Amino acid sequence: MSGHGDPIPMMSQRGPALCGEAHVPGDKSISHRSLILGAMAVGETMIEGLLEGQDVLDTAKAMRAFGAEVTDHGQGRWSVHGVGVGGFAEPAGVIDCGNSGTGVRLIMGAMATTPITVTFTGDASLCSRPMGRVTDPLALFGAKAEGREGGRLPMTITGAKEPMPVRYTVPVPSAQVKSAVLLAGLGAPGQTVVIEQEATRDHTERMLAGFGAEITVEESDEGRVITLTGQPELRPQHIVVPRDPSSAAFPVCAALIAEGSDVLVPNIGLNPTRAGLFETLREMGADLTYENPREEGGEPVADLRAKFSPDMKGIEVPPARAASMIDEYPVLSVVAAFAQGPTVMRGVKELRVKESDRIDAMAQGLRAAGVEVEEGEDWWIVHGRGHGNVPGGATAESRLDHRIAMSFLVMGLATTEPMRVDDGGPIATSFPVFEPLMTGLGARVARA
Ligand SMILES: O=C(O)C1=C[C@@H](OP(=O)(O)O)[C@@H](O)[C@H](O)C1
Ligand SMILES: C=C(OP(=O)(O)O)C(=O)O
Repeated sequence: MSGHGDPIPMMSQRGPALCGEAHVPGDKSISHRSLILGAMAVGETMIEGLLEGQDVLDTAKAMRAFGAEVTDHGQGRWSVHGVGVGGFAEPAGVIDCGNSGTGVRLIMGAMATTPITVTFTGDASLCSRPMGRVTDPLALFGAKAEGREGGRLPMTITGAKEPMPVRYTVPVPSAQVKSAVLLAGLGAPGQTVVIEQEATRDHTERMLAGFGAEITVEESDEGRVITLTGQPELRPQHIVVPRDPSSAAFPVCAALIAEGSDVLVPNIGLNPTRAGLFETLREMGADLTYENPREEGGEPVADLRAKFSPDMKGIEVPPARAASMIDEYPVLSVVAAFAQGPTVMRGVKELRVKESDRIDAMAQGLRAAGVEVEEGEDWWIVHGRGHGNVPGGATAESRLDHRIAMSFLVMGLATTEPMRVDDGGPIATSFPVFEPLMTGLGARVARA
């Protein structure tokens, strides 16, 4: 089982207004998919702006273990020489996906219709997350999985020798499950159909079309019906990875709560399946604008300008929006603490099976910092105290969860007393330049 080395305690405190430009790294979801689909194409895919976070580096390493040639050309430029659909070789060792749910679940899908046997593992966080949601549909293709009780890693999967195409309705709103089934469908003859009742991020569908697969999406009474024709020859692509809205969330939210701030976060992908946080913040009264809106590589993109917003109000976040901001609830709960009145978040059970139980991790840290939080299995309410009234002065546990660590460090920029996190190490999984980027804006964030 992999680990993260020694804990890196960190702290943050109030200081000068944040100002300047925050150039956040490439999108994590799109970076994983670029490497995996690049490895399944025939020929050389070029990727620009790849996120060089640990999660994505672990996926790059895995693609090499399956026989693809993956080369780092420096400054975010990478190439992948793919082996074609069905061309994965059996890796010599265990595939260690570290902290990454996206990495392990998508790779399981990508190998499940090739007759090879692969053992997967990860860190303590990943080994506690449910994998049955992926191995159940992969079994319908003919893949066999053996793991720990409850469908946990480490787990060994033997891919189907004669895969069957599948029709599958995803039982939880999960882009990882949807994507695993679609990637497995690439190796099966005929049409694989995936139905999702709630729309989740659609990067896999968009990218499969870009690589030349035959894929259609229809809205029906059942939900979004995605039909993929298997066994295509995928054509290599030139991919420019947009900047990650989930990383942009941190400097944006910091600027909203830190007195006097005015921060520009340029070139952020605003795919509607990802942009729910920004919509929510605007409904709360945040001074957040989209400048220079445009299309790039088929995706809506804008420069986000966030200014200090002392008069935000708590709102009820529409549950239908949950999938489009699922990774942003931790940092939203921090902003909610500085708003007036309650922010109600419902339909968010999935937060309990991320890198940590994110409702519990945030509720405990917020309470320790003087903020009242109520919670149930699939909902929570943060009772905002208003700007200038949030005590802080607590040490929060990051629980091997990058988003928890970054959220509490953002919080400390506006609490009366500093905030500390016991381990900032996990931040490197998704946002390795978080600390210099934030200090570059003037934020007092440091190793403690
Ligand atoms: O497909 C993806 O790239 C992701 C899907 C989401 O997970 P679920 O599919 O578990 O909702 C999200 O939380 C994760 O950070 C990235
Ligand atoms: C949930 C996340 O990632 P993953 O599921 O890939 O570990 C995340 O980045 O917030």
